[in-house]
This record gives sequence, structure tokens and C-alpha cells, in this order.
Amino acid sequence: MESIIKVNGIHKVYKKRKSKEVFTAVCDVSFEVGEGEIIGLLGPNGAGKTTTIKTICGLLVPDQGSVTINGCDSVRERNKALRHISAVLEGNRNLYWRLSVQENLAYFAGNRGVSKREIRAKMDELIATFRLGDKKYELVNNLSRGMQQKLAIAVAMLADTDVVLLDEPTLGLDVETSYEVRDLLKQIACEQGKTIIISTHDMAVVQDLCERTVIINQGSVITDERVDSLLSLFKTSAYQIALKKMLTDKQQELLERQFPIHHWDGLTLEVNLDQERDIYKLMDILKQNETPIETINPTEINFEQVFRRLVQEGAAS
Ligand SMILES: Nc1ncnc2c1ncn2[C@@H]1O[C@H](COP(=O)(O)OP(=O)(O)OP(=O)(O)O)[C@@H](O)[C@H]1O
Repeated sequence: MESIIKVNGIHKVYKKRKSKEVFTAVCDVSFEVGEGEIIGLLGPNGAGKTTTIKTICGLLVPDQGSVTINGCDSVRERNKALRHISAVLEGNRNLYWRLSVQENLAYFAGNRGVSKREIRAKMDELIATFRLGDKKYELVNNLSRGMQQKLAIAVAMLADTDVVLLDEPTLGLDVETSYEVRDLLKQIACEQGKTIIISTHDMAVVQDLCERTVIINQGSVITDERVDSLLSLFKTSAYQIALKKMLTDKQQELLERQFPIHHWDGLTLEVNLDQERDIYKLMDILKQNETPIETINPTEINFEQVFRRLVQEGAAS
């Protein structure tokens, strides 16, 4: 697959104006994205996701390294590179709140070079796709956060670029709207073959939409893997154990020190184990503590657990 985005060892340092302190936000980040690929850019708060996205879309200039979009350098050939990109940064803030849905679309269509002949058809198509028909004349200010977010994504689709960058597209949305936005993104990705980078904390978005994930922690890439391989890598090692009696705090602490227990719920605990033999070790400890096991079941691991584990391992190494 041809790579349309190449991020080559980018490094970004922020300098605080007053104290002159420097802070390395991103350090030697490299990854590539193939044409039509959807990747999830993940990481805990402050990991460097937004800095990476802003560097890709030319809003920040890296201190070292480079980004190329379709072979164009994002600094030296900025305008040429940016022609390929649309971005939704910080959600609905890129909209005019005192204009209606339709007026926003018309304004941004003109702004992004959609020809006068095409504007009407393009607006109608996006209003239908994003199910904004009954809000067409509503001021953005009066829309719900979910509607505003849908409009922000629709605006990003106006220019019909090959690459779409989405920073936290489902942030602050209720479950239902989050599903709807996910479905719309899936539709756009499948039907239009766009290359999409989604920066998010929402693991369901990654599991549902992305083929691959680049995980950043403390400014560096810790994983660049297909989502399905990450899931199967950890699959067999997740267990749910139901106990017949509660553990004392001390026993619980002892177990937590030895095993990556990610969930306690009264008599049930969920644990991810590196090797099958660790389950016997854990059973042994429970037996020594005279805590009988009611049931023990391998569980289907979800992407959230995979992510947490990778970040914890990264922090520990
Ligand atoms: N303009 C700035 N000046 C100084 N430090 C900054 C600036 N912007 C970001 N940082 C710092 O750089 C680090 C990376 O920030 P960034 O916004 O890229 O992280 P993020 O992964 O997007 O975080 P979040 O998920 O919380 O949005 C953070 O520690 C942040 O405080």
C-alpha cells in the first residue's frame, strides 16, 4: 500500500515564555499511513497527540524531522501539502455560532474553493448524509453538541480532500450520538476511501473504526500495530475469576502487587496474564489464602484493556 502520510522522526519542544523552561511534547515520532487507511492515534492526556496532528496539518513546524503528504513536505511545500488535508480540530469551535447550519456550509464551501456551480449539490449531499435536514436553518449556537460535531465533520468534508484528520471526534457526546458519529465516519471511510487519522480517548472508536493504531506515551510512539493483532495478542490472557469469599485488603494488595488486576468488583476480579502458567500461580496464592474460587473464565479482552496495558508497560519500562 502506498503511504500518503509520512511522519519522519518529528520532535517538538514548547518553550514557556516567562520561565523560559522547555518541554519536549513529541520526541522522534515516526509512522506512515497508507492510502485509504484509518488509523487511531491514541495516548493518555498530554501524550502528544494534538501536537502530532497539528504538525501533520501544518499548524506547527517541527523542531526536527518532517511530515510529507502525498510526497509534499508540510513546511517547504505547505500549500501543496495542505491541499490534500481537511481537519476537525477541537470539535465544534471551527464553526460560526451565529450562522445557521446551511450558512456555515455555504461560507466554508466558498472558502475552500468549491465552485459556485457545485455548492448547492454539495451542501444538499452533506446535509442528507449527516442527517441535518431538520436543522438546516437553525443557528449553530442553538444546536446540541452532537449536532455541532456532525456539522464540524460535514464542513471538513466540503473540500473532498484525500486525508481527514479528526481530533477527538466523539468527545463529550452521549452514547447514542457517539454511535451515530462513528457510523458516519465508517460510511465516509468505506464509501469514499479517504485516509483518516483519528486522535481519541474513545477506545470503542478505535476498535470499531480503525485498522491500525499508533499509541503515543510521553511524546514517543510505543506501539504501531494492527488493532486485530493487538487484540489477539492479548486475547487468551484475560480472565475473570469469581471468588467464594471476599479477600481482605491485605490479600488484595498482595495480589495486586503480583498481577495486573484491572478490575475488582466485590467477589469478582479481572486479570490479564502474560503466560498461561501465571493463572496457576494466581490460583495457588488464592488457595494459600484460603479463598476458594467459584468460577474462572477466559474473557474477551476489549481494546480499552489492551491500551491500558500497553501504556502501563511503557511507563514501567
Ligand atoms: N502551547 C504549548 N505550550 C507549552 N506546552 C504545551 C503547549 N501545547 C501542549 N503542551 C504540552 O505538550 C504536551 C503534549 O500536549 P498535547 O496537547 O499534544 O497532548 P495530547 O496527547 O493531545 O493530550 P490530551 O489528550 O490531553 O489532549 C502536554 O504536556 C502539554 O501540556
